[in-house]
Amino acid sequence: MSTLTSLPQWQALNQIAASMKDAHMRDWFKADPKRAEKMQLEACGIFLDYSKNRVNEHALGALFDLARACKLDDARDAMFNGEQINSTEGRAVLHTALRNFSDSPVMVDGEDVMPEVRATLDKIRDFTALVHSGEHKGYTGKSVKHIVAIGIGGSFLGPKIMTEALKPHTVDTVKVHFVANVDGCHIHDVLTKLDHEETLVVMSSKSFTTQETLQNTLSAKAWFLKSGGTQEDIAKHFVAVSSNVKAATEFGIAEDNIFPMWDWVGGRYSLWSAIGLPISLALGFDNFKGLLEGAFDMDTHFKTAPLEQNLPVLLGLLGVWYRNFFDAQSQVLLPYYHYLRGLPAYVQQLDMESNGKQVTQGGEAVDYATGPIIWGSEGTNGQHSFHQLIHQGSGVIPADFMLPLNVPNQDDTHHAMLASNCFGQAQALMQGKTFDECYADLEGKGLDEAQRTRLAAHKTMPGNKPSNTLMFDSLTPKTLGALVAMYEHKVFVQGVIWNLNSFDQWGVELGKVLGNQVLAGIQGNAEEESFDASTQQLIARFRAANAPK
Ligand SMILES: O=P(O)(O)OC[C@H]1O[C@H](O)[C@H](O)[C@@H](O)[C@@H]1O
Repeated sequence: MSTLTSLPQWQALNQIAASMKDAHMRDWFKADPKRAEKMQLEACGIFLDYSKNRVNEHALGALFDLARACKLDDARDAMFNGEQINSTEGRAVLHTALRNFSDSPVMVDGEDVMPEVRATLDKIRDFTALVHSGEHKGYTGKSVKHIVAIGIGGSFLGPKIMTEALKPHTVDTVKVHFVANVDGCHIHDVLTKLDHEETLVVMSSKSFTTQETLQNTLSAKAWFLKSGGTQEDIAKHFVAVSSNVKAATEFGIAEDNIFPMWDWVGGRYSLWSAIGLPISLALGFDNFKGLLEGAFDMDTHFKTAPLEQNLPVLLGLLGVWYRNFFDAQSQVLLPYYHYLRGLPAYVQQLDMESNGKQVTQGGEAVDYATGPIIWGSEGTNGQHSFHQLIHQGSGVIPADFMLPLNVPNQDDTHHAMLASNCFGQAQALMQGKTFDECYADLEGKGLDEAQRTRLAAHKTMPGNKPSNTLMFDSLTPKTLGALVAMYEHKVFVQGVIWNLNSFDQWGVELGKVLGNQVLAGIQGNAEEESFDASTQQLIARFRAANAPK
């Protein structure tokens, strides 16, 4: 047994979970009219109703005991204090420094990183102002109208999804286009619509080694040169964000055009760094800063609120409860707000890349489940497709519903309908519909006893399906920053309980290495025999289809 599963607090949770397997939430709501009032929390503009969870005070108390036994407080302080908690890469984890609006220094290897962080924010502010005012001109004297933001993974999802979520705040002077995939269709589709004289390319790659981003930038450069620009004109049209300044300058980006970031910022935690430059260009610097301020508020809440009133702690522990004691394989995110539709994909990278791990910090195999599958999409669309499985499928899929109380440019009927669907789904998941209720509904429908019984069984909704409902006044930059930081810290909490390194991602490496070897095979630069028979066959078919005609 691992240290975690042998903890008395873990075993207590096992027993509590077993004792409440048959308990139904609808009975709890009937028995305690104050349940909803008691099980709510509000912080940083986010209201959480967690009453529709399969927990009582006893279970919650045991979960907080587990957090204490796993020394969550110490782990949290170690992160904020810049200790090298990313132990496999020997790095501190300090995305929180990027949004530190306090006067406190943040030390890495004995040096305060805050002056550099502030200088980079100033550089983002000034560059954004130059572009928006039209003072930053292309090589023919035209101002910038289009930004092509190239990056992938954390250098794409954060900027794209935050920009999309804050669409009502978009500036009208420039339009930002995001390109991630190495699939040439995407960059081709974007570039063909643009005038190179009015286009600025922002290339974002922390490592400056990512194949997709390098290739897309090369293609953008080739397009620029083919359209009439020269090598000397590149400096006016290409900027980069990277922690690898050497590689960026070698690639041809002028040193002045490089926005720095640091190895203590993980890719999936980097939107708060200069990786967020496209957000600032799309929405204005003040809105980008608003995101950071909201995240800072959530950091302060996470650091100071008691465990029992701490949003990320509570959400993280509920996740552990379902993953480890109810065998929940996945967690669904359901934003009921069109502009926030990208959030499930954002949290998917954040959570699955952080906690998709199979060994503990010490390198021992875990004997308990770790990170769940994260998925979801905007409501109400999912109600007409995958919600069926959440309602009547055989497993438990905890859901996070999200709803802004106010939305821009919408008439009241649409918004009321949206809200009613959100609340109605959470209610249906919780209460379900019993066999007897379904059987009674079928009275007088001309069915015999056997038909009625059979049909009632199909219509029965078990209910007892857990969900959280998160609401906020309206999705401002600050609220969004707080919401995203809340999920970051939730993932952190779970990583601490599971004793994982949530900050490396070795699992993506092998695919990258093999992908490059296969590319050599496809391009005829590698021995066929060096590949397994299946890969050989796939390469051969590809080469045959692409042979010169
Ligand atoms: O910013 P880059 O160095 O180009 O990395 C982009 C992305 O690629 C990697 O494969 C990682 O899995 C991601 O965490 C990272 O965000």
